[in-house]
Amino acid sequence: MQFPEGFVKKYETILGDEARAFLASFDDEAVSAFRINPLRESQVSFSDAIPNTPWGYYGKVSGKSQEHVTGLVYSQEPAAQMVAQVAQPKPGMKVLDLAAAPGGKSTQLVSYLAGDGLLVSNEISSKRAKILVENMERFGATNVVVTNESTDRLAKVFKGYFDLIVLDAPCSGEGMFRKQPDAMDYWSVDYPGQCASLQREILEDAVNMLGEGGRLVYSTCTWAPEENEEIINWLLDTYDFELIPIEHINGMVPGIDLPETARMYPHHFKGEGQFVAHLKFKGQNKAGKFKPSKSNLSSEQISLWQDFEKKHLKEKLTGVLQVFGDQLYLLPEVLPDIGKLKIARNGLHLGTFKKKRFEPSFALGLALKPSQVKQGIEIHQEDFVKYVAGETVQLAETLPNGWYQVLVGGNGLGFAKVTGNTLKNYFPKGLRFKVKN
Ligand SMILES: C[S@@+](CC[C@H](N)C(=O)[O-])C[C@H]1O[C@@H](n2cnc3c(N)ncnc32)[C@H](O)[C@@H]1O
Repeated sequence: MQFPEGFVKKYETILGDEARAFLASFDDEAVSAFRINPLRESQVSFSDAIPNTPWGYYGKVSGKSQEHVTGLVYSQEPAAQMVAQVAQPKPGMKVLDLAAAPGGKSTQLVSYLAGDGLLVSNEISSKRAKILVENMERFGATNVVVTNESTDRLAKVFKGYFDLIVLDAPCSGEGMFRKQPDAMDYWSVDYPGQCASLQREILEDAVNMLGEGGRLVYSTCTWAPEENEEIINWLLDTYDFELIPIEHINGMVPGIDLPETARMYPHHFKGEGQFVAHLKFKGQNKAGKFKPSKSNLSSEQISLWQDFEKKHLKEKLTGVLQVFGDQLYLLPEVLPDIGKLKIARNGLHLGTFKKKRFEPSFALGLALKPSQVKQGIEIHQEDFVKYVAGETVQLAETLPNGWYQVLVGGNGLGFAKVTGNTLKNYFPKGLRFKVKN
């Protein structure tokens, strides 16, 4: 591999005798892996588990497979999986993923929250925020709000609010060189220092949003000390934090002069590059005033939703119902009013009010467990291929007309209408694809 000028020298200085093994590791293939989604009712057994992880496996899953399309798996290389594993929120917590797209850490954080509590998943780029929404929906996340904000605007609304903040910071990306060699085009000797200034700015906002006793998990996918240990030392010097030691599993090594933090190098750890630090906030932030979110449905909309709920769901969904135009959303109950923020996903999209009727969304049919829904239709691989390509599916029998949850491998893939023995196609146009035989 042809490294940028200055990179080899830098790591020879940092790693000494180990530099040769480190640089040689770039000739090996990048390590592929995925996580299973523990919130899916129907599971598949995979082999080659990543040791010491609850949900990680080595290997590749096709983006066109049933497992991917129904959100049973999320592709993520092993080192990146360590960040949310260090954070490990408990159900009920209020969590912020401050730089979240495309959603690797966020999907793992909601796996820990298990539908209880709140994840605010934020992404500054609107293009990337759309991808984040798509990934959170596919994963079936219910208690997640996706914001598309700068961190300073977010900090004005969420002062002293969160129990846990994860900042997977924009960085010089050295740890991605093997997977995406074009990441090297941006690199120069000065680049890590420039990234560090941005990281400090973002962290100032992050600190403002921590509640009493809150935790901060800081990570990068680079080995540059300027963006890692130097940032953590700056945090410790500037604010009232203490480091929580990270257990060095699977070949992680201690950070430079900060043994509580963790570095992942490909010649020690089977994965790409990563740095993680775990901190507890001992300072105090005056919490902002939080008004609860309010429902804004008309009585007609309430009864249309309740009719749908009674007819199709086995249990009532909890949360705050809100409409935006004709779109109905379910917000997590703990979420305060965040009306001033740019929102990319206002909680779980339940569906659309159309003249005197309610049509359930694709996201709802992905999020609900089949055991929560009264009627579902399982389709097998041959019909799955037709369905994701946008075709209707002929059923073996005639069923009562109405909405059914489409089931693939025992997990939901949206809702669709049946008329007679035809399952109409409700797979979103923008997501359709063809599977080659
Ligand atoms: C390392 S990536 C996040 C990856 C993500 N956490 C995941 O696991 O899928 C860093 C993110 O920071 C965002 N970003 C860039 N500049 C930013 C800024 N000034 N403030 C906040 N986020 C920024 C990028 O758009 C990018 O999505």
